[in-house]
Amino acid sequence: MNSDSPLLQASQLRWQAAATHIVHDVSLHVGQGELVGLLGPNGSGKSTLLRMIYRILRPASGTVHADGRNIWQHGARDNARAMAVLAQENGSEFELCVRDVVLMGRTPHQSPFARDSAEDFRIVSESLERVSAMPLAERIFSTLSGGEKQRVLMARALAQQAPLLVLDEPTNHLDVRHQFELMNLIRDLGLTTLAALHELPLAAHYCDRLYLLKNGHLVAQGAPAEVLTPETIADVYGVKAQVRPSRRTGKPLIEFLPDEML
Ligand SMILES: Nc1ncnc2c1ncn2[C@@H]1O[C@H](COP(=O)(O)OP(=O)(O)OP(=O)(O)O)[C@@H](O)[C@H]1O
Repeated sequence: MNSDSPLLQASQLRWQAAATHIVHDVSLHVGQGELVGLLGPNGSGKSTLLRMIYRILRPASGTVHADGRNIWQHGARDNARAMAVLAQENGSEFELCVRDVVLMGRTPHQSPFARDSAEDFRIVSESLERVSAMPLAERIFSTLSGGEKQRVLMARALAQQAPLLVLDEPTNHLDVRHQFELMNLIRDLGLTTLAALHELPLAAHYCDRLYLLKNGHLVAQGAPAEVLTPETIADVYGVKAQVRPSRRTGKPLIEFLPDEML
């Protein structure tokens, strides 16, 4: 792959359910090392778009290239080496212990019927440490709280050691400290990341660039200060807000005005 080309390139993706268009010709890219946020209100099409990107939903039209390769011309295992996913439907059915859930992240690197190696176990432990979930290692996954599950699934994605991370609401269920810890981790990993986020302040602080969806259409894209304006927040979310640059970081600080609903 040309080192200038984006690690993820989604072009003109469209998806419809029956006669209803859910995602309309959306294109996005994520360059090497970028942390890119996908924003939009409930039902705007974020998960549907991400499912096309991580090869669960076949688009009605459009293409997805990860690491320079068309994802539909390669098998799931090949794609799993290029892209690790933390999805919204997080398999609360797992009756496995946490260590084994994270070990599942190693599958794309193992040959069929191979036993887990010492290296696999080392990577699993390291991944659990990184999300502060080592004390949970022997617990049954289904008995964890929502936030604990989210951290363990993040550890599984890390154990996959793919260059590209696709995260659907990774901060879902996390308290404010764990939200910051996870976003700090994602930023500090230096991986290439596309993350659907609901918390606009987190997106403003952490993301290099943002894409904003409304009713399945891309309505804004660019740096956080370009996308998160009072006008776009009012238009897309129907909420009044004031935005000013932080004196400390220069990044947009958003003050919502919930008593002045539009
Ligand atoms: N298989 C389907 N059949 C019919 N409608 C669907 C299907 N999948 C998604 N939708 C609809 O498409 C729209 C977009 O859903 P999607 O889950 O992509 O939104 P989202 O932006 O991720 O929402 P949220 O923030 O609430 O998770 C919703 O109105 C949803 O009901």
